[in-house]
Amino acid sequence: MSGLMEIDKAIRESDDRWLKAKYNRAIYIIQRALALYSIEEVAFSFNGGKDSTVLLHLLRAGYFLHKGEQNYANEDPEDFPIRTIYFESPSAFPEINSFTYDAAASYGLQLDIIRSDFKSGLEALLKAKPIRAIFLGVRIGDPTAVGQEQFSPSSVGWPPFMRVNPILDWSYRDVWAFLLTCKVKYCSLYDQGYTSIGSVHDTVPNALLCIRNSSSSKEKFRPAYLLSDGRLERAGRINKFSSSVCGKSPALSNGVISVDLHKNSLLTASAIAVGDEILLGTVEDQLGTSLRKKLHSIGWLVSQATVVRNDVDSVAEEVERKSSTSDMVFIYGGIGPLHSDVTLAGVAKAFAVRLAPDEEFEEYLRQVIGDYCPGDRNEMALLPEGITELLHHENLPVPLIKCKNVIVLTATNFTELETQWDCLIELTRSSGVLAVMEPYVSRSLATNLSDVATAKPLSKLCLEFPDLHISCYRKSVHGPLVVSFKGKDRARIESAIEALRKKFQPEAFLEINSS
Ligand SMILES: Cc1cc2nc3c(=O)[nH]c(=O)nc-3n(C[C@H](O)[C@H](O)[C@H](O)COP(=O)(O)O)c2cc1C
Ligand SMILES: Nc1ncnc2c1ncn2[C@@H]1O[C@H](COP(=O)(O)OP(=O)(O)OP(=O)(O)O)[C@@H](O)[C@H]1O
Ligand SMILES: [Mg+2]
Repeated sequence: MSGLMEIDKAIRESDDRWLKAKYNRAIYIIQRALALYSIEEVAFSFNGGKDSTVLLHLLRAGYFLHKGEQNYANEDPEDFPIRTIYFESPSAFPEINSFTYDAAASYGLQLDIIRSDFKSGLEALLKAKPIRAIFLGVRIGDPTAVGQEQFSPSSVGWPPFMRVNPILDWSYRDVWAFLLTCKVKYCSLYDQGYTSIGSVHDTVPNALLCIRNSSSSKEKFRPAYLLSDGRLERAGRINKFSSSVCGKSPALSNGVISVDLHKNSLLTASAIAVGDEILLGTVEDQLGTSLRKKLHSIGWLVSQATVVRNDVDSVAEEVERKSSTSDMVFIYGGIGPLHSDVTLAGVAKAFAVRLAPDEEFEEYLRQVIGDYCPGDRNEMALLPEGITELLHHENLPVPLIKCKNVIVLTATNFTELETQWDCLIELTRSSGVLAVMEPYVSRSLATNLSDVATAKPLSKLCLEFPDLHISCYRKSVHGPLVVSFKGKDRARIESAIEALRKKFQPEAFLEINSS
């Protein structure tokens, strides 16, 4: 049997449903690319890394299947005519270099070695050869994947070609499941604890795979495939992309407000409830009231609270508006796997990014809801790409989601909100998610005077104390009128109350409660 067939056979015989689905999708992309471009017009960018090793074998299988469809006769079954390009750098690991050369020899790759940088190398290559599409082993989660699709034209400023990313949606787990199921060779560094490989200057073994051995001073590492959390794949990359469990990329610090106790500055929050049932009046928005009280208790001004429909565009429009006018937006409702759960899609749309699978989040969901999910991926683990930060707390079974200055609360009742809020406040102390501000002071007075008698003096009072919130309301038409004063400066509130009393009989206003 042809070596090219073995990959396809190994996957078809495996009982890994998820891997099969990923494989089929990748093969589909490869076959469509080969149908679109002639074999001289495509190239494979290979660097000996695990992702490009997966792609090598997928391309071999995909090419074999494509050739079968084309009914080519009398061709060497081991023939692999796709031009393969390797950008060799002096700072590459020798193990990577030798694996790349060995793989080229074993699989009959026509290797073009390019020793200049990516851009000028590609410019020269595209001048010399009729290449129009290049296969890459880029995966979502890689810093360079943001905004890319399976077929993405090269960026502005780069020579024009199509980037074809057949394994864009593969996770760390999928990569290792494939390499181990197909029993193919991979670079030896991955057996020494390296989980993602850059240059010798920025790559070390992944500390999470370290085997502590007190009897020997030499550190040993487990193989890369034993890293159970794909989220920590880049923990061995030093400078640029070093990532921790909490922060995924430097851009994620957007919208984080410092922990300092802001004395006099004003921070505003908006709350968005997502739910047709709230708009229809069938369900009460209990969370809204409680959330606003909580925000108020930490000195935030809630500038707006809205309810929107379970509709991507309605959510997106509201999030876009509120995130640009408030310091922080809280959104709740519409989270989950149901057709009406569109909140995250709306948040993604508001920031013009797509929803992408998040391995870290998926792992948490798996621990809570188990492995069961009807499709080949957990739709609930799709999060806005490149802008999502997961907020972890030991009391939360699943972390909270923060996208720029939008916090997505998954609470559905009062008790759950209490828990999530307490965690947010604790996180504030450790990592500054929300700023705790000088709290508001509030005092309320009641009077039996009529509205007509109080209206003018009260509106004058508001002009005299523009820094305070002075509000009036009645619990019933004939009951007393309540005047409430809110502000951050107790002395100012006292002056305002004194000024109010001076305008009427001293006993006309009685204090009812204060905080
Ligand atoms: C074949 C190929 C095509 C690339 N096309 C683009 C591109 O269109 N736009 C771009 O910004 N970078 C492009 N890059 C560069 C990569 O996005 C990225 O900068 C590089 O792989 C990062 O490698 P590093 O981690 O070693 O810096 C390309 C790289 C290769 C190998
Ligand atoms: N020096 C290079 N020469 C050719 N292609 C490259 C080079 N560097 C990156 N690429 C392309 O970019 C893809 C993504 O690189 P990336 O480093 O994320 O993955 P990898 O090297 O295959 O695996 P790992 O994540 O373990 O390092 C590669 O699969 C390859 O297609
Ligand atoms: Mg690499």
